[in-house]
Order: sequence, then C-alpha cells, then structure tokens
Amino acid sequence: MILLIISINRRFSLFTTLNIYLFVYLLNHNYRYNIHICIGVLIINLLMYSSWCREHPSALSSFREIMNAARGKSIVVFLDYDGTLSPIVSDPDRAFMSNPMRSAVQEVSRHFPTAIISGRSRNKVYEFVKLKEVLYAGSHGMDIMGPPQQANTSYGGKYETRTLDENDQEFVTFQPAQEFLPQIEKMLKKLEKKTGEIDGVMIEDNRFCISVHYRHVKEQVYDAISPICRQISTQLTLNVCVFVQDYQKLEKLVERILKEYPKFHMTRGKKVLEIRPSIKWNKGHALEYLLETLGFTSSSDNDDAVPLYIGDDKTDEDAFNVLKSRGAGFPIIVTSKPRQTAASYSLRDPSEVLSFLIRMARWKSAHYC
Ligand SMILES: O=P(O)(O)OC[C@H]1O[C@H](O[C@H]2O[C@H](CO)[C@@H](O)[C@H](O)[C@H]2O)[C@H](O)[C@@H](O)[C@@H]1O
Repeated sequence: MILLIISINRRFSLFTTLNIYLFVYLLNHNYRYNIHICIGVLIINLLMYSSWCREHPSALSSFREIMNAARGKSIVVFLDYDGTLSPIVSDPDRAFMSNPMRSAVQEVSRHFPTAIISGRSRNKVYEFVKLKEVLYAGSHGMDIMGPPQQANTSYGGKYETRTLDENDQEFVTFQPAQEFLPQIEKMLKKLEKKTGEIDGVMIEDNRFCISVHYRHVKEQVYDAISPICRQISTQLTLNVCVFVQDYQKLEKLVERILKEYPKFHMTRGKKVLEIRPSIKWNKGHALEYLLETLGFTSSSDNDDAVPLYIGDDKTDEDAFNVLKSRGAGFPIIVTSKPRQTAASYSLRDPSEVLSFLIRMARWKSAHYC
C-alpha cells in the first residue's frame, strides 16, 4: 500500500512500480527464490517493452511507411549526439563516434540537409563529429551555426552574427543567451571550487550551459530507486542498506549556488545536472530556427519539409513536441526501456540509429539516382 501511494505521488509508471515491487519482494524474501524472481522481472520487462512498442513502433520496422509518407517532400534530418550517435560512456570526454556512424551521417548529409543538436558546446560536438557538411547547434540549441540565410528570417538580427570559416565560407551564428556568458563563467568557477571536495564530480563547460556530472559520485546503493528507498526501508523495516550520500550533498550544493543566480535553472539528464539560462529557447526552438534558415517555414502552404528528429534524452522531448505541433515529421526516441515520450517511433540504441541512417541514405540513392 505504501509503495502504491509513493508510486502515485511520484508519478512512477506501471513499469517502474512493478520493478520496484519485485525488487522489494526480493529483498524481503528467502534468497532461494531469487532466480525465479529475476526471470520474472526479465519477462515482465520484455512484455512491458513490447506493449510500449505498439505505441512507439520501431523506426526500422516502419521504415517503408516513413519513407513513403516523405516521398516527394524534403526530408531534413536532426540528430542528437550523446546516446544517439555515440553510446553513453562513463567519461564524457571519451564519448567518441564510431567511424561507421560518421560515414553514415556523412552519407545522409549528402542527400538531406542534416543538423546535430546537442547539449554539449558546439565546438566539442564538432570535435567529435568532424563533418563539415553538417550544421551544428550546441548548448541545447543556444549556439547555432546555421547556413547564411536565404531570406529574412523572423528571428531578427539581434543574436545573429555573420562569420567566415577557415575556407572563407560564410555562415551565421545564432546565440540567444549571449548576455548570460559573464554569469556563466562566474558560476562555473564557483561550482568547480565548491564541488572540489566531493569525489567523482565532473563539471563540463558547455559554453551557454553547464553540466555537473555525477556518474562517479557515490550514491545510495540502489540509486535507481534512491528517493523512495529510504522511505520504504524505514516504513516496512526492510533490509535495505543506505550508503554514503555524496550525491545528496552535491545536489544540495548545486541548488544552493543556483539560488544566487535567479536567471538560471537546472534540469536533470543521464547522471547529470544541467544548468542553463532561463530563456525561452530549447532544442525545439533550434529545430524551428534551422528549418527556417534552410528555407522551410511552418505556416506556409507550400512547406514541404518533413523533419526527422532522433534523440534519446529529456531535452529532445522539446523537439519531439515541436514536430507534433507542426503535424509533420517523424520524432524518433532512442531507448531500450519504455518511457513517457512525445515521440511516435523508437530505436533501441545507437547501433539501430546507425542501421536507420544507412537505410535512409540507400533509399535516397535507390529512388533518386
Ligand atoms: O544533448 P546531448 O548531445 O545528448 O547531450 C546531453 C549531455 O550529454 C553528455 O552527457 C551524457 O553522456 C556522457 C557520455 O556518454 C555520459 O558520461 C553522461 O553521464 C551523460 O549525461 C554531455 O557530457 C553533457 O554535457 C550533455 O549535457
């Protein structure tokens, strides 16, 4: 009953609730049943994933359907970086992209306008991807390197700067959070200094936002369910151990520092606290900006753009929602677990993203060459 109340309060999905329930059961019962319970958990996970997949079918199985719907229209490809083009790894500086993935993105970008929209700094993503033919938006879309505009955009020139690259090619940067840079620099120094005592913290400077990584910080032993772990253990006197809580210390510290910067807010990603300016600009806005600079508008009748967005993180949901409200395009989530999402299709992991991109490039060559 307590578990049920906690689950409803915290809006856990049925999937999470069942897993926690089995986990608690496992802790509280004789260990000779463990193997049965593990198999049970596995089967339940598989069943839940396949039922979730009915609502978010695999983009690979639905490939023909997607491409048929896009036939004769202009596909524009948007890709997230971490967890989409590269697998999640423990060291953020070593999230390299494989060569086959690089070739696939390059091939896709030869056929369709392609942009990468990441939470990382734009330079860092470029260092990983190293493809000149792709457009880049870093800092969750707050640092965009777009094409030189064909026509006047609705975004005005305030945050736009025309620049030449090393090959004298003109491009335009759009940076709507420019005025926050001095504060970000100060906050960065403060975070580095104050979190220095906590083992395993890594602060990443993403230019217009900051990532506080805690993948290597000691958490409660069952970190996936840590918020309720203590409550259950005290209320049901279960055999749940609570270990060192450096993570709680870090979270409080970051929240305290953030209070000194009221124009910023924090969101949570994969073992990362992301701090960014509270402006109305996210990956969804970046997608719309890039579409417009590429010559596609959301309102015009002759807008034949079919944007396709592939991403794995919470911040990608903003882009999925934009596609939903445009009523055109294909939002594809990368996940191997059932998740609440605005995406219509799914891919399990970066290796499926690779297969999807390869098929896209082949499809275009086969149909239009
Ligand atoms: O928008 P994205 O391109 O998905 O960036 C989101 C964050 O990705 C990176 O962190 C994540 O990936 C790391 C490498 O696999 C992993 O170690 C970390 O735990 C993940 O949170 C990046 O380092 C962050 O700055 C981005 O905000």
